[in-house]
Amino acid sequence: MQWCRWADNRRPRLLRQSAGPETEDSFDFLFKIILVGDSDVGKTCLVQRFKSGIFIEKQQNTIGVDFTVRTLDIDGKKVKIQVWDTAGQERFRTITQSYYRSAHGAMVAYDITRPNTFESVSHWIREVEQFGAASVVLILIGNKSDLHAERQVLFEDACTLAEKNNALAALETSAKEAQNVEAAFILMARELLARNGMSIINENSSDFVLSNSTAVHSDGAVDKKCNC
Ligand SMILES: Nc1nc2c(ncn2[C@@H]2O[C@H](COP(=O)(O)OP(=O)(O)OP(=O)(O)O)[C@@H](O)[C@H]2O)c(=O)[nH]1
Repeated sequence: MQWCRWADNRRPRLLRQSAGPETEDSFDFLFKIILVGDSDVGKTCLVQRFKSGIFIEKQQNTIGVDFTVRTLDIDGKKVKIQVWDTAGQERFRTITQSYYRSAHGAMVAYDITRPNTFESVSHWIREVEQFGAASVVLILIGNKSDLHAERQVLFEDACTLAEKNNALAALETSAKEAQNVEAAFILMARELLARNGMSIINENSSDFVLSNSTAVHSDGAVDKKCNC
C-alpha cells in the first residue's frame, strides 16, 4: 500500500532499543513530503522555518536534495515528517526526480511576486504525477505572502489550479513572517493520517489556523471558508 504505516513495523524494535521510556526517535507514523518548485521561490526557507522556526536570508541555492526531519504531535500521535527539499535549478532535475517515488505528499511552491514561477506549477505537478506515487497528496504553496505590494499572482488563480489538479489545498505562506508554514505541514500530515485510517478529532485546534487558504476536498468541492 502507498501510505506506509511504519509504526506497526518499527515501534517494537525501537522500544527494544531503549531500556527506559520511548526513545526520542520513536514515532507512530512516518511521512515523506517532497518540496518542489522553481529556484528561489523560498523552498529552503520554508523548511528552515518549519524545522527551526527561523528565517535565514539564504545565499546558496540547494544542490540536489536536502533532507530535514521533524516530529509533530497530532492528536496524541507522534508523526514524523521527513521533508525533502529539492533544488529548483534545471541542472539538478535528473537527481531530484529520483526522490519523488516514495513521497507520500508533495508541496509545489511558487513565488507570488513572480508569475513565471506560478506558470511552472503545472510542470512541477506533471513531474510529481510522472515520477511520484499515484496517491501522492498535493498542496500548492504560494510563498512570500509578506510582499503584498509586489504580488503578481492572484490567490484565486492558485485556487483554480489546485482544484483542477485535485490538490488537497492551495495556501499562501511567508517563510519570512512565519505565516501558514506550520499549518501547511500540519494540514498535509492530517490528510496523510486520515488516509491511513486515523480519525482526526481536533481539526479546529490552534495548531491548525490557516489564512488565505482553500481546501479542495476529495469530492472536488471547494471549502468556502477560503478568501477566494
Ligand atoms: N520576502 C520573502 N523572501 C523570502 C521568503 N522565503 C524566501 N525568501 C527569499 O527568497 C530567496 C530564495 O529562497 P530559497 O529558500 O533559497 O529558495 P529555494 O526555492 O530553496 O531555491 P533553490 O534552492 O534554488 O531551489 C532568498 O533570498 C530568501 O531570503 C519569504 O517568505 N518572504
